[in-house]
Amino acid sequence: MKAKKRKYSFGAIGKRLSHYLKDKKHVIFFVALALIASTIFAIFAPVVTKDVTDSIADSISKNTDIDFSYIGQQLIILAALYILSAGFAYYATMRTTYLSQLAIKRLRADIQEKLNKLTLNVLDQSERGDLLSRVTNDATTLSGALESNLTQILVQATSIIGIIVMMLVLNVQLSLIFFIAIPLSYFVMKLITKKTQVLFRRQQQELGALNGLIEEVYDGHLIVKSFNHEAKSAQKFDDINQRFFKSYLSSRFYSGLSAPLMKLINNLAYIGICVVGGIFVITGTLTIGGIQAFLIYANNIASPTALISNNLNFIQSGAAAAERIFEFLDREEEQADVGTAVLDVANAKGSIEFNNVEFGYIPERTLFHDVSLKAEPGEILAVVGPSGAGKTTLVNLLMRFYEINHGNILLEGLDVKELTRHNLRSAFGMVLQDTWLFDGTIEENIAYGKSGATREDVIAAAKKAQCDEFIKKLPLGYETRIGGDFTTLSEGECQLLAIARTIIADPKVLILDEATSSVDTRTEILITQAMEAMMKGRTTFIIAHRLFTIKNADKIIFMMEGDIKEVGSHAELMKLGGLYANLYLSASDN
Ligand SMILES: Nc1ncnc2c1ncn2[C@@H]1O[C@H](COP(=O)(O)OP(=O)(O)OP(=O)(O)O)[C@@H](O)[C@H]1O
Repeated sequence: MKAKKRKYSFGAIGKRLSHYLKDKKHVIFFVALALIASTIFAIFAPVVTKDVTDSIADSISKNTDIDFSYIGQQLIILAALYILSAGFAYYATMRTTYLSQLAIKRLRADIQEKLNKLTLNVLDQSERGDLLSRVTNDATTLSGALESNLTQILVQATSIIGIIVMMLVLNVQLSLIFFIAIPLSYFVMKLITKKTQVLFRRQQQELGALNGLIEEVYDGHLIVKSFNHEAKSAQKFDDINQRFFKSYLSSRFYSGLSAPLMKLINNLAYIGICVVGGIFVITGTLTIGGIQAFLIYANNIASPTALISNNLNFIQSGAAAAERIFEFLDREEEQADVGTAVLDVANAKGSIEFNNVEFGYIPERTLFHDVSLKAEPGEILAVVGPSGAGKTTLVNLLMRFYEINHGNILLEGLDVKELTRHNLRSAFGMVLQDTWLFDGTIEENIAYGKSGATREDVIAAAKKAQCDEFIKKLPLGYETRIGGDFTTLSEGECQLLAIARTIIADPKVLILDEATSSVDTRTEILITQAMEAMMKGRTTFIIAHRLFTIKNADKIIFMMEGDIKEVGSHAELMKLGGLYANLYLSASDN
């Protein structure tokens, strides 16, 4: 996998992140003050030790008594300076942690909101694992980078500035020797950063791919096993795992170079100072305390520089993560609801019209050219046709999961575009082939269809959906946990629960995707009865597979290549002797 070049600079990432802390400028201001205060207190400490050393050296050279009371006083000042510096540094660290976690919390909220706003087209075209990796891993990486590493960098950067100022005050010539090291360090760091930026990005990409594969194999573990593809999946996993391992190691190889190189450059500068400083002391241009203080500064500057270069690696992986999150946040969103019409869902009858609808999932390929269709309230419409004919698309458009290009779709005489999606979708109930049940009790799963549903509502819906009987036989009855890791129900039972969940919602229009998988005869009878109870008095679109359902529908809509080819009752279409009649006859023969 080739890593793309960065789209966002550090500055752009910082700017976008700072947007999340717009209302916390005062906290940022106090953090900056605390950092400066902590640095000032810390960098004055060597000045105090300088005075102590000079005082002792003076006494020795003049053969006078050492002034212990002065030294004691200075040592108390020294302790106070260190305590104050540590106190302010602690405050700054705590507040930076607060700020970075707040920014991440807000960013996560944006990510969550974005997930609900993404167009289905974007979701269809995204790899789920990669998407989830952006939401989870990348957010965590960024959070770690911001919290510990950014704080460290801020603390260390301010102390570097402070130390440089103090060095200049102490001795300009010695400072110049030391400062030669700075552009050198900068150059080395820049070289390493350039290399590692790309590597860190690749590392996050490989992690996303790894998660994608784990998710894919976990979701489809039955299929993987049934096709004996375990070995192939394991091989694919090994390949990606190996690539992740390699990209991790190579990013760490380069990033690991930076700290020792910085230290080496610093040590060389340190030697230079010792030599030249020694000459200055001998010639009397610098006191012993002065050179001691200077060496403390030179030593002190080495550790923040190494820390910064170390932390920069984490900041870089944080930047790569931030970039992936921003890419996600910039993806296409559903058009905002602009319509002002309101559907009175409670009193709606369920009439539907498609008028000259044109639609394509991708601009280059129109699927529906000119689809028109009318459903009267309470009618059952069986949508049939070969695979890929556009049956699912028809119901997707009805619920406005995708936007049409031309024409209109009316529900109760109102253009679905003029309604809010929430208002529109509250008129619909869906039972799909893949029954989705969440991790919770049976009662919670049925009650999901109606907010504020009582136990009585749940039992009434379960009775209509023919599932009360089997639920009562379970040791924990309605309290039985299902979904997630607890799924112990049969496929047929899950379908019955999904029907109960739709019945409780009492929708005006039903969309049923008839299951193709076979269940035992008794369950099939139960499902048929439950479906019939559910369809009573509601306009129903069934993507039908069973001849029994199709024959009993009020209207059959025969679709092919994105167009409605025939519409009519079973008897009418048989009489017509067209495409439907052919399909029916060949299916009956089989
Ligand atoms: N999200 C999508 N993005 C792009 N093309 C799509 C998308 N969903 C479906 N299609 C294409 O649109 C066409 C119609 O698909 P649709 O799912 O509506 O058919 P269908 O009649 O329901 O088929 P099946 O009986 O196999 O479920 C197919 O060619 C399909 O490949």
